[in-house]
Amino acid sequence: MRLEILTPEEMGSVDRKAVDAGPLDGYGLMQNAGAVVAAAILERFAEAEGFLVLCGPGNNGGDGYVVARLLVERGVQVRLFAETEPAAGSDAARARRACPVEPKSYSEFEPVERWLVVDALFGAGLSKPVEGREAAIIERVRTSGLPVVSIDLPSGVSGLTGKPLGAAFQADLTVTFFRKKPGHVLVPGRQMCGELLVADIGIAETTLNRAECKTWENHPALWRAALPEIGISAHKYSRGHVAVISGGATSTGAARLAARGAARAGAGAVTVLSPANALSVNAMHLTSIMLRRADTVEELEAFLSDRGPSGAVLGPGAGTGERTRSFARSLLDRAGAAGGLVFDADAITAFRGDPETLFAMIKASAAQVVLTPHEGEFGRLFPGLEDAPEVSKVERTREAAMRSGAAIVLKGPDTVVAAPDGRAAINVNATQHLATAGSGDVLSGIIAGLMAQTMPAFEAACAGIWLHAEAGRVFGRGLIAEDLPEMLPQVLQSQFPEHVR
Ligand SMILES: NC(=O)C1=CN([C@@H]2O[C@H](COP(=O)(O)OP(=O)(O)OC[C@H]3O[C@@H](n4cnc5c(N)ncnc54)[C@H](OP(=O)(O)O)[C@@H]3O)[C@@H](O)[C@H]2O)[C@H](O)CC1
Ligand SMILES: [K+]
Repeated sequence: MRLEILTPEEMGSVDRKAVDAGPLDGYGLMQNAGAVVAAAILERFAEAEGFLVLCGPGNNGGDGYVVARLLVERGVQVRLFAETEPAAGSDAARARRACPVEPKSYSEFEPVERWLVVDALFGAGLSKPVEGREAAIIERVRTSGLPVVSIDLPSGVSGLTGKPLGAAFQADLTVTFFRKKPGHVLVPGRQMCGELLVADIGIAETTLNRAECKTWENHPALWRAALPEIGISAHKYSRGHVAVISGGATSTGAARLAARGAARAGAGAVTVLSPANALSVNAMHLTSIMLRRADTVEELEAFLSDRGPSGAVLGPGAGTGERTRSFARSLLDRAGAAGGLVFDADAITAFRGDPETLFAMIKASAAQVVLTPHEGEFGRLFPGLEDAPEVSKVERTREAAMRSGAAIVLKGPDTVVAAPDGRAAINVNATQHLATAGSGDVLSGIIAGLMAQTMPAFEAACAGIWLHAEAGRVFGRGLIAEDLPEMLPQVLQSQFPEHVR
């Protein structure tokens, strides 16, 4: 599977390496790019009665001239609109000369019913907000309702961030080349692409140095090999033991959701550590999951010494006060070399005034740590890395992982997972039904459940995100958080049959 995601800059360097290696030069790649786009258009939009091709000044426009020529050669009607001549001597200028259709200016653009728009204004080279005449034409196309096929990217969408820079097309189909770019998978770019086709244009696979790739689309192929195997001689503790810290009497549900997630993710034993005032409410709702009192650090540490859990979840419903901070310190201090810790929700917010202390403890700890913030929590822990129009979610998450020493799961419709060593994965199987109370608590339990079975932090986070999203996707409408753990057996058994021996 081709899961690598290349920034526009990385793609440019692959492009140059491909041209250096030959046999295709830049013009040859452009011919192939135009050919795959024209073929995709003719296959998917056979009923279109004509084509309005919009060409920008760079090589994206160059691809557009090739598409226009190939469509004319197929005997269909084509009108072409361009405002700026490509730079003299460029591949785009050569493609422009080879195109038999004389361009009209943008001001002459008129939508035609049952025709299709080919968007070749800007691709990887988008360098500033789309305004003025290009923005006007994008608006005219939008109001016309005509279908749009975008070459490489919907013009106006940044290939790096997936965010629109000024006006941008909403495409029905986007054809990109060789590999996806972050802008195709991060939102809102992902939705603005419409259907996405990744086409081969003759760049050899060997052009890509896979060892240098640090960003992938999250998919089981990325972590399947690291999924825990259950041997026939397994016993409950050898399958991993997860401790989940519960909040007080009126906020215990979150811990139980996390506990259930950990158990369904395969941990052989799960213990909820509860304040004394919440023991009876927890006891009433737990059956296979164990329960133990822990109001104080001493009680927590006694449990850690007695039972040596291999994973823990701190944060869901835990409160943002000193108990949570001191439990975090203790877990980081006492966790054995194989310990996997997930700090979520309140365990993140509890350190908002002093994130550097948390990061220093994480870096000094033998534990593997995963932090699972949503955007609000992320902002509290990583000042200066908040969302901004020209910044990529991948780079923000990567920077946060390096700063903190933990694997970071920055949640959202395009959850990004990053490791301190620079690896990052963008998740794409989420569903809107996951936006429900308690969903994040289950996720933290699933990740801890996988880490407790010795799955490394980055892989466990990627697997946890994917399984959680898949459970939500399969369940669909009407989902509440309690349903997520209960969907995991079906997802695991259908996707990973070899792991249920
Ligand atoms: N292997 C491949 O992926 C191949 C890709 N091809 C195609 O090439 C483009 C990238 O081409 P490039 O020339 O680098 O860039 P663009 O065509 O996207 O745009 C650059 C020109 O557009 C101007 N620009 C950028 N943003 C704006 C804006 N908002 N308003 C007005 N003008 C804008 C930019 O101007 P500068 O001032 O920044 O210089 C340039 O003039 C890639 O996307 C593919 O479609 C190859 O054809 C085949 C191989
Ligand atoms: K485009």
